[in-house]
Amino acid sequence: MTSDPPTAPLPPPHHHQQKIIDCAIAAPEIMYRSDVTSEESERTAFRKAEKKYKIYYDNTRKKKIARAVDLSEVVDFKSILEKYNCNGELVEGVSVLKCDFDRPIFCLESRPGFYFIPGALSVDEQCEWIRESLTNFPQPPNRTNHNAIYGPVKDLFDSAKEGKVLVSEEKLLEDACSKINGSESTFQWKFVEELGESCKSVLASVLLRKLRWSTLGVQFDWSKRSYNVSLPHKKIPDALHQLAKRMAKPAMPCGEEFQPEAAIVNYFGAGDMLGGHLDDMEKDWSKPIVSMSLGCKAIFLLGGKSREHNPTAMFLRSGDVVLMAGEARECFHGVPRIFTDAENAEISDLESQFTGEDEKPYLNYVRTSRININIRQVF
Ligand SMILES: O=C(O)CCC(=O)C(=O)O
Ligand SMILES: [Fe+2]
Repeated sequence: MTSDPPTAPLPPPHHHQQKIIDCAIAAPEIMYRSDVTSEESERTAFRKAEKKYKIYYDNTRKKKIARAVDLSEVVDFKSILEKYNCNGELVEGVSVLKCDFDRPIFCLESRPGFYFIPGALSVDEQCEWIRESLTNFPQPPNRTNHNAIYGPVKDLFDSAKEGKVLVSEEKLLEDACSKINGSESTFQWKFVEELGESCKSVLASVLLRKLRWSTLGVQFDWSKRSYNVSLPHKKIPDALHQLAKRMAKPAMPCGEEFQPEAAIVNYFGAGDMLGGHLDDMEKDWSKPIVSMSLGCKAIFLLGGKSREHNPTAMFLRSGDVVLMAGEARECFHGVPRIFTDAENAEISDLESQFTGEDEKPYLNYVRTSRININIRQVF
């Protein structure tokens, strides 16, 4: 990462997510802490594109309405695929990768190492990864943005479903250290059915809405600015491991195998964005980052090796997979916008899967959210 880790006052010590309020009319957003002054950053082509696509609200007396944005320059790989399947035609600057993958993979001629696989995941697979992202992936020892404040938080999704509350209990620490220094108080957080006398509490449903990231496999440690193998962790789940290997294949150097060692799960709510950044903490950039989109449609910006390059904007829909390897790994990228309105979110396939009473919490979540799972080989 080229930027500093996010710092206080907000919880997530993740490599790239920090909520900031940009200006009065802008929605809260997730941004990289910029390594240039705000005046300078306004001037870069990347920042300009972010401003063009991010959500602004016009406030009417009754509700906030997202201001219209010109989407005519956003590359749409879904329609490119439809045309290609129909008559083999491609638009200028886009080519198809010749390989034995079971569906077309598109490349941008100006960005070697970037691959786009529209609709790579079936609706069933998408549902499965959404369920996993909400239930199992945020479970300890995997860390989330909530760790910094609450310590490990167990069963967040179920607790939200059951209307539970996270409360703190003040505990007196009586270890050797505190005996020397006088007893020290600390807080321990746990989910309960109802609010008792506890002085501090937060609804599980609020915490679920504020879930920004979870990390799988080898954990990234901001304080050391590197992956930290000594932090407790589980291996990437087998099914995700297999999927990432299969997806990575078309972007792998000849004869080599992708080793999925870490993954970051990003959770976007309405108005959230991911600022332009590079992922440069992994050792071997010839290996791809495998990035899967779930839930509401988004705009992805793929820039060049500096923020001065004008980025290409493209839609990311639920089920799309993007690979970034080689030169494309040196390119700034980000997500300035997710679409949570019924017309633009394009989640009707998901909605028709999450129909049962017990699936309602997933349906509610997905209607206003996007999840991105990106899988990396670290060493
Ligand atoms: O959300 C996305 O599609 C991109 C995520 C990303 O670039 C990252 O986590 O490094
Ligand atoms: Fe990234």
